[in-house]
Amino acid sequence: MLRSKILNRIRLLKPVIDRRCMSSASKTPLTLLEVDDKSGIATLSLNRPPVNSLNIDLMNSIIESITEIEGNKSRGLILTSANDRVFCAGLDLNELHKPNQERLKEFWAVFQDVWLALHLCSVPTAAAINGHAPAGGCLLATACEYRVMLPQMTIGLNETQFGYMAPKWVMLSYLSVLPRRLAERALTQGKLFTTAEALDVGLVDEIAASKEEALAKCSTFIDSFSKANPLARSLTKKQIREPDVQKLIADRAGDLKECLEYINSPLLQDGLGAYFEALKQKSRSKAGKS
Ligand SMILES: CCCC/C=C/CC(=O)SCCNC(=O)CCNC(=O)[C@H](O)C(C)(C)COP(=O)(O)OP(=O)(O)OC[C@H]1O[C@@H](n2cnc3c(N)ncnc32)[C@H](O)[C@@H]1OP(=O)(O)O
Repeated sequence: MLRSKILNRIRLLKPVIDRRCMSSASKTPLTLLEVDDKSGIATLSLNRPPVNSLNIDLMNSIIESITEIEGNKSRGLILTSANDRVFCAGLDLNELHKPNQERLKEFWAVFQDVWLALHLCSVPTAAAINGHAPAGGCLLATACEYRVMLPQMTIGLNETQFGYMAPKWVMLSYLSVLPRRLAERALTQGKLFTTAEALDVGLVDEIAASKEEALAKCSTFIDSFSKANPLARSLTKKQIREPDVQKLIADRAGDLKECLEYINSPLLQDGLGAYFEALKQKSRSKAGKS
């Protein structure tokens, strides 16, 4: 008993570098979790090269990290990227293009789970957006309570640009940070906002000149709750977010069915194939391989 208390105490005091869900190819950790021993704030870094695209393993690793942060009494969570150009490129297109049907079902369920875990995280959450954050990357950031972004990056739910309609609950994340009229226009245009535009419309809360500054600003936001009772704060957050969350929870199976039909439709698969090929071609040209 005493031993486990001491071990828990050591765990709380020492910075934790956690290595779970490894990338199967390289055996590198897909997320890095570090708890600052002085501030008690946990920093969760996405670490799936080249662009932190969300596959099943990365999303599971995020969920496990959130569960751990809630369990180890961290005072807050900062979500960021280990990559200095890309925060998160959104869903892994390899999971969506010509998918294995059983895997696609699991993938979509984990995608729902990661949004729920982040959206309902009991501690204060902030995103230090140190790179581009299109589509699912923007979704992760908007599920957090506060956003600080580096200059000359882009962020937005740009799904319509590559032929997708964002699911209803994904749209709700946008509606929680943008006025309805603006959200509707941005969603239908598939607009990617530059950092300056995102600040202007309120999609992000602050701009920082460097990652260190972004992390510091996120910490300041988390510190702003120091006088609030943590349980009362967390219950208040859950209460405010409840209606959005219920819209997904009440019909997870319906959302899954709708999205699978949509993803499997030949029109969407053709559009996605062309989009993905163009992306790969751009990458090859950049590397001088074409
Ligand atoms: C019901 C339907 C569901 C609707 C919901 C959809 C939500 C989504 O999130 S769908 C995913 C949408 N994401 C995107 O459209 C982002 C596409 N990527 C980019 O715009 C850029 O890659 C970037 C701005 C994020 C980064 O640019 P950068 O120049 O640094 O890197 P690249 O050379 O473009 O890419 C490097 C490498 O990564 C591959 N890649 C990029 N994005 C994805 C992705 N989302 N999934 C899988 N792979 C991706 C890209 O092909 C390059 O790989 P190769 O070098 O092997 O070709």
